[in-house]
Amino acid sequence: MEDRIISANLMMEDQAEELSLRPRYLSEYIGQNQIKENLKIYIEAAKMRKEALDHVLLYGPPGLGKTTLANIIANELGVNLRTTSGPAIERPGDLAALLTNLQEGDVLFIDEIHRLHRTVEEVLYPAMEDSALDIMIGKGPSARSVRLDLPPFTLVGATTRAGLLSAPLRDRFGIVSRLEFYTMEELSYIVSRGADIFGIQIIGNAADEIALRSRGTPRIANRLLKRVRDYAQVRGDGVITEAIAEEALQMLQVDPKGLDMIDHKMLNAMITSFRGGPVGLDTIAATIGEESQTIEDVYEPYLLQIGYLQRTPRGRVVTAAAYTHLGIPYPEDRG
Ligand SMILES: Nc1ncnc2c1ncn2[C@@H]1O[C@H](COP(=O)(O)OP(=O)(O)OP(=O)(O)O)[C@@H](O)[C@H]1O
Ligand SMILES: [Mg+2]
Repeated sequence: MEDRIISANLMMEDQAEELSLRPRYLSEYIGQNQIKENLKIYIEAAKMRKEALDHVLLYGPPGLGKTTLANIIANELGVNLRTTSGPAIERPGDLAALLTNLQEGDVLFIDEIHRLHRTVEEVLYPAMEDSALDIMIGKGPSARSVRLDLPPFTLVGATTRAGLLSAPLRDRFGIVSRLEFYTMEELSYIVSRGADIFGIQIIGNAADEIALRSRGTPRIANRLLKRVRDYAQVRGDGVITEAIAEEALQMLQVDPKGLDMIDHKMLNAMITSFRGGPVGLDTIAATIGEESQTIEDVYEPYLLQIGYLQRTPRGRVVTAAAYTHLGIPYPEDRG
């Protein structure tokens, strides 16, 4: 899975470019208009009152811009950003150390917040609610709890799996935003912006060709752009034309809907072995030799989004649209 060109997950090769391509202010952040509009108001209000912004939870599939938004929030507020992640905070003391080092109004960004240890999570509750830290002093019968005041701060949590968040944690976020897949137009704009930053020319409908295959995901759009850029340099004169883009994308085995070999394998297996479903997630996973979790988090969201898969109580079903896309006749008895 890791070397899928259309994997939405962050890969080694993305890291350098993520820095240069990553928008730093709301005005550079394309799409997610509702979220942007809300944040703009909340941020401005917090600045006017000279208060910390309310805690923000960002959730949605990988590569849609959660980390980017966390950085933008700190930039727009004009405060420091401290970044950590759920699994990186091993003990309550680690979190206490992070919290006591914050300055007034700072943003603490916890990525993969659904993976926080329970004991660590409990330290967060009073911190989020009352800007306070409860620490235990001593052991046994003489142990007592002491409350320390923290500077007001903003917690930004990000997760691809909001469903795994405990209710008490979720309830402590005042602003909860779900990131959506991007439209074709937005992705095309992101591709053009990326080309600008790389200093390469992209002409005709080439940006649209790349956008079409990006699975609604900026990270994939940027990655495809880089591969097409390489192709344009070696096979052309560096300019990304529509023809160059098409050839390069074909070579990468990404079809015009952004599906790759693994999507094809999965849909084909469901059609040939299970008459298109319904079929359980674990069965699909076993059939194509992938983990259920990976299918659920990485492959499936986009297929559901474009209406190629449907979730039913009895399992996943391949839709007529997917049959059409694959060029397989839809069984007549399925209506
Ligand atoms: N709205 C946007 N406009 C332009 N580029 C964007 C936007 N959102 C994301 N990107 C680009 O996509 C890349 C991936 O975004 P980001 O790392 O924020 O995703 P993420 O949601 O945090 O993913 P993950 O779940 O894997 O942590 C960024 O480096 C940036 O270049
Ligand atoms: Mg991220």
